[in-house]
Amino acid sequence: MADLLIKCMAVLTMDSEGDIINHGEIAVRDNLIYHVGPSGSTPADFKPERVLDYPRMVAMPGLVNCHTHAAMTLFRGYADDLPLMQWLNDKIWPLEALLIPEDIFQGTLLCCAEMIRGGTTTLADMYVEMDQVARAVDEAGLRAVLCRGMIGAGPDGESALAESVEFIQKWHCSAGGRITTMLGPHAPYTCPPVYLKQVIAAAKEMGVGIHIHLAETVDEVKEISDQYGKTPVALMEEVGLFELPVLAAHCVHLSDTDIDILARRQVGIAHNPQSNMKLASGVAPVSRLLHSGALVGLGTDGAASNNNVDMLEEMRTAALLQKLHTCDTSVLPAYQALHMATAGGARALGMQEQIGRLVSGLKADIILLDMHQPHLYPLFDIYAQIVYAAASSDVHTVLVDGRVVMENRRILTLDEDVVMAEAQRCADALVQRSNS
Ligand SMILES: N[C@@H](CCSC[C@H]1O[C@@H](n2cnc3c(=O)[nH]cnc32)[C@H](O)[C@@H]1O)C(=O)O
Ligand SMILES: [Zn+2]
Repeated sequence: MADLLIKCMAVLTMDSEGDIINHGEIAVRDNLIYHVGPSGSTPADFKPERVLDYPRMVAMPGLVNCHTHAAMTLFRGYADDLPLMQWLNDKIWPLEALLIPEDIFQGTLLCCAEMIRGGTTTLADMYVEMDQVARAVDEAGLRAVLCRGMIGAGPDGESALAESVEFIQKWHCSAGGRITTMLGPHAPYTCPPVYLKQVIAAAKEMGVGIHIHLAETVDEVKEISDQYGKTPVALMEEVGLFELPVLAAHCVHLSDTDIDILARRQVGIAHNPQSNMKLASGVAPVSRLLHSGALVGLGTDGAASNNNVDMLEEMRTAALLQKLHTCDTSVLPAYQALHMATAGGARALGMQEQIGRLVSGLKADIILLDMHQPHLYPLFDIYAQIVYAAASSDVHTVLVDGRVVMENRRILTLDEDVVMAEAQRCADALVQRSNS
């Protein structure tokens, strides 16, 4: 890949709060960040083949979406305003049973297009037909941590695990390293301890982590407590799940002991405020988790419970919701919210040495935000401006793994018109199948 130099108004490295480089530049060599510093500081032997000279833009790390079901963009607006178990049992799962591989591929491509437009460069996805998801992610040029979601209770548990193992063998560290994999037991209420123990053994053998939904609703906590006499988090601790790197989505309903366990075990937590609000699941104790030293990243969850995958919006929601919920304006200030969507998310995925910050040696996953717009003037505090005022449509240019995947709001890896038309076609045919 060509050596590239990005020159901009400011670089937010997200390495620390004070690390804003005004009139900064980033040298990109192959898929890595070669140098970051003030204008003119790049070593003279670096001869870029291209210079992206954008004096009105801010460069920052690509956003990390820690919990998605990408292909669920196909269900956007199909079933709204229902509680979680009713939404899953009556609407989503019956429709998912009719999905064909082509639907998953097209739905994921649609999601990838939306993500690129919104500045997301990495997603942690749990779904089915993961070969299709991986193909789509590869084609879009994004980075992803993928797992096949497994429902362990019932007849399909064994085959789901076998499929997962096959998927990991085929795709782990593929697409030039952009795709890695995990095992994805869906949740404590769909995966009993005996099944989780099998999953844990397989994960240890293959050297991969676990992605799970955890402590999402009051109903889940009640069901698990009635059945096992402990909280979902305590049950996972007892089963041995946290001996592995774990990415736990939601973590809304937690006891003080649960918070201690999650922090001590350095579990990656994917906070999904909009999904939690829309499904009326509750408010995750994010500021308490962060205080305890827990690793919290941000996610959108699927587009059927959000209903978009807009990480800038999610960031703002996260900050506002914590303030409202705790009646404390000081919690989750702008920098911390932005950190959760970048470096913090990378840490939650165990990828802090690869992505999430703009420092030399890390992967060149970089976004440029166009600050020259009425809603972004005047400029006092860049973090506050991005978290509280910016929109995903301000994302101008996106690099993933050193490759420009969007420039001047044109996606270079996908034909968006075709992607949208195919998604509509698949969604229409799917709903037709469900009605016949
Ligand atoms: N149903 C799949 C396995 C799970 S994939 C991930 C699952 O999570 C579901 N899902 C999406 N959002 C949520 C959520 O917020 N909580 C729990 N499950 C969810 C989603 O619909 C999908 O079924 C099978 O056939 O084997
Ligand atoms: Zn989910």
